Amino acid sequence: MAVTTDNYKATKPDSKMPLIELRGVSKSFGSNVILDRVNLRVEQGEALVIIGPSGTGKSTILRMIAGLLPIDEGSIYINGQKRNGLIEDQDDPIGISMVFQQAALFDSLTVEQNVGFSLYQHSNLSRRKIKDLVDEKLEMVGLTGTGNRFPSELSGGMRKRVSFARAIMSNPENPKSRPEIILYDEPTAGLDPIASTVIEDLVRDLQCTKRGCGTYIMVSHQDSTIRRTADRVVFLYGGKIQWQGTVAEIDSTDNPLVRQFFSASIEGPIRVID
Ligand SMILES: Nc1ncnc2c1ncn2[C@@H]1O[C@H](COP(=O)(O)OP(=O)(O)OP(=O)(O)O)[C@@H](O)[C@H]1O
Repeated sequence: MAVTTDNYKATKPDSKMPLIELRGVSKSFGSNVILDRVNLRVEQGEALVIIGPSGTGKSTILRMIAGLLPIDEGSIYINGQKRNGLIEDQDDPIGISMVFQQAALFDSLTVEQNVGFSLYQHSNLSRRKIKDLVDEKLEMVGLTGTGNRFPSELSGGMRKRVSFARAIMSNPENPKSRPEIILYDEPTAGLDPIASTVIEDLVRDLQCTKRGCGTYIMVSHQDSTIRRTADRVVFLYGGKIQWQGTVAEIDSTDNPLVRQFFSASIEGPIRVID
């Protein structure tokens, strides 16, 4: 990797380097300013949950970190390396996986073909080897024996778990493809409380197992998901990070935005959009 003047390691040799850093990131859609000079650091091993009212730009942040959406202003550093443009323009120094709100599976492919998709497309691994890797990932998400089924034959929670298995898939011959951070966009949206608990437990399990991924950023609206999966919570509103704290601090903070959000009240500083 070429070291340039944009390289964070070169400019801040003594500071602990975050895995992901947004510095002064802004994003507008037309005249609609969504993010206004947002700063955010995500440390190795952190479980960060971004919360805030609908339409405040939470998914936009994930898509920019994944390199799927260009930023207007500011910089994104991935493990100290500045990303220029989109992921297709430049390889990131670490693997980043994204789990989309809708599981985004190919309906015409089996579970095995979905989970192994990138390896079938982009690796020289044998079918046997890919199948073994798929089976290992399916076991990790509690879906052993489902490889031959189609997404339409699974429940919403199971489809979500298939998308988790796909997110943690990597090519053992290319260590850089192993995800070091997973971005989860509302992983429990639309699931019943019990299916949500299964997903929340799985998110934490994957963080703790060596074969999983130690760092994640999640967007969620679900109270239980926020409380059970966050080490740190950031509250986004009006284009800015307005508050951040631990799960315990959610209930002790005086921040009126956080209080209104968690009490689900229509009275307060958050503008209610009918
Ligand atoms: N590609 C796009 N083109 C135009 N507007 C967009 C685009 N993507 C997002 N937006 C707008 O940007 C705003 C932020 O969207 P985003 O999906 O990031 O919000 P969010 O906080 O994740 O919302 P929710 O909680 O409802 O999922 C919304 O007003 C949305 O309509």
